[in-house]
Amino acid sequence: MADSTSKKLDFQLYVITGTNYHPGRSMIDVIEQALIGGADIVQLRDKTASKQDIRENAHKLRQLTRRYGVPLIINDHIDIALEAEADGVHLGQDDLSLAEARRLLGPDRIIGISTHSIEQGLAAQAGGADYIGVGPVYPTGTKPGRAAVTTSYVQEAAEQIRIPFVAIGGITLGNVDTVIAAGASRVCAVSEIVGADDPAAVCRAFKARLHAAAPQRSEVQADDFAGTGVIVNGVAQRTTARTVWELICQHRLEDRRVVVELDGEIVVREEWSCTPIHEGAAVELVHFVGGG
Ligand SMILES: Cc1ncc(COP(=O)(O)OP(=O)(O)O)c(N)n1
Ligand SMILES: Cc1nc(C(=O)O)sc1CCOP(=O)(O)O
Ligand SMILES: [Mg+2]
Repeated sequence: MADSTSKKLDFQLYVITGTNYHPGRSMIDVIEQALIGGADIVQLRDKTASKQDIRENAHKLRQLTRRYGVPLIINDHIDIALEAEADGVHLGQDDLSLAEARRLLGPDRIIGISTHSIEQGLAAQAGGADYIGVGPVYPTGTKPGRAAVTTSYVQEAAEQIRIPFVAIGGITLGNVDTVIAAGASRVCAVSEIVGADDPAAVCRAFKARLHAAAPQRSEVQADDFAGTGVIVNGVAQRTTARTVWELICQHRLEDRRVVVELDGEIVVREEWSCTPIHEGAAVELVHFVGGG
């Protein structure tokens, strides 16, 4: 079955596969780098591969995303999503209808819908979408020929949409602050992440920007989740952080030199994003002030 907690849709950074952007590197390695950097949700999107190859990649990504406790969404193919036990599907305006997709997938799986105007966004929300894509915010080579909706639609979505919405299309580290300023608290990227030499570093940078804009999101998240009881540097507290990396972000230490000890064991930086925070965890966050 799909992972039971996935419907919480507690994400800030959404990464989509794009194998044409990383010739010579395996899709699984690149996406694992994105997960190490803090990507919160992964979509398998492949518009050119055979259905059999997409199916095989879906199974591989299912194993990988499970290891990181991150939801997996399949673009376009409901049958593959069901077979690979993905958490949901993403559908566009010209794909299968939302109503039919819901009938096939049932109430528990995630359905995301692409929207390109506030009318489409409100319709998807009324139709029972779990999240919507808002884009393309900027022109993008990943979806050539599609007119940009600009940050005006991001602003409208922030004002009127009550389900999670994710800004997508041409989003880079160079413009993400503008997208966030327009009202996005979730962003999605393909080329900027999977085409990077260091996808983990790019994801970390995206997460730092998203967190800086909305730190309260990580501190007070789902209404039904009071947080995990932990002891940080000797102080008992509750945290919504699911991983060491999220805890570091909540303590605003993402740009600092930090050594992390969890239950007496050092956690190396490469493992921060995939090391879960458990109830009763004793965490020491030692950061170095100044040079030398
Ligand atoms: C998160 C997200 N938003 C939008 C899309 C685009 O979906 P669609 O319009 O169906 O186009 P294709 O991706 O199928 O080319 C998406 N995949 N994900
Ligand atoms: C797949 C997709 N859908 C979009 C939409 O607006 O519906 S924009 C897009 C491509 C996003 O890729 P990049 O981050 O490389 O621009
Ligand atoms: Mg589609």
